[in-house]
Amino acid sequence: MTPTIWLLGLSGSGKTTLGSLLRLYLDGQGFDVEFIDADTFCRSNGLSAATPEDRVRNTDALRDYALSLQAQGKLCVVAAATPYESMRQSNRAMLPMYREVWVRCSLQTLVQRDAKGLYAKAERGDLSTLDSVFDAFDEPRSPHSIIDTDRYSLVECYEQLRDLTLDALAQDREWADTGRRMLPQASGPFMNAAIAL
Ligand SMILES: Nc1ncnc2c1ncn2[C@@H]1O[C@H](COP(=O)(O)OS(=O)(=O)O)[C@@H](OP(=O)(O)O)[C@H]1O
Ligand SMILES: Nc1ncnc2c1ncn2[C@@H]1O[C@H](COP(=O)(O)OP(=O)(O)O)[C@@H](O)[C@H]1O
Repeated sequence: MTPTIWLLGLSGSGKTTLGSLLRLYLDGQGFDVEFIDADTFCRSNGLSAATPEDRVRNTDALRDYALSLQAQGKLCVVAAATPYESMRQSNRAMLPMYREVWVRCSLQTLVQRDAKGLYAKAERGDLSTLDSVFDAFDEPRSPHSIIDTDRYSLVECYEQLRDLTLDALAQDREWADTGRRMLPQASGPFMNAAIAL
């Protein structure tokens, strides 16, 4: 079973940038990797993200999609705000080898960066939904990792993400090896009983 690397955080924190770089790296290493960006996923499936209910539905759909790709043996990298802790709990319960990465950035830096102009729009009163400005963003309670994009350079953040992904892949391999070692030998009473079934 391959891991799913789930990048969550506020708009503009760096999920898409870091997720795209990770995808490029994994692709170059020969992994069968799929990058799912919530923004693109919602647009191409005609999903709006106007209400909290919409966002729960969108995250459910993203998780289902990641699960279906994982079942095909793909390594999924997901970038989605995932603002509520309940969404993350569902991820933990339903996605095998789920690795939650909080792409953390202060609101002050987000307002300075404002690559999409969303924070300026909110300030002008031209936008009425924005996590941590108008809408709730629950502080992640138990992420596997945190990447502080307002503290480290883009290259450093990318390296942190790459390394934690390689750790997750190593754990996956360890699990596979241990699992194989623990499999019954193709003889003996256990195997005979299994064959008889
Ligand atoms: N309330 C609120 N706060 C912040 N951003 C918002 C919001 N509603 C919609 N958007 C925009 O929709 C993009 C996808 O949102 P999400 O990543 O949260 O996905 S989801 O629709 O909730 O599943 C999201 O993409 P990113 O900017 O990449 O985070 C935003 O551009
Ligand atoms: N350390 C960093 N890590 C990631 N992105 C950074 C960093 N420093 C600056 N940025 C910039 O912040 C912006 C993040 O945008 P984006 O990746 O679209 O965020 P999100 O997908 O979370 O909305 C990009 O313009 C990126 O170049």
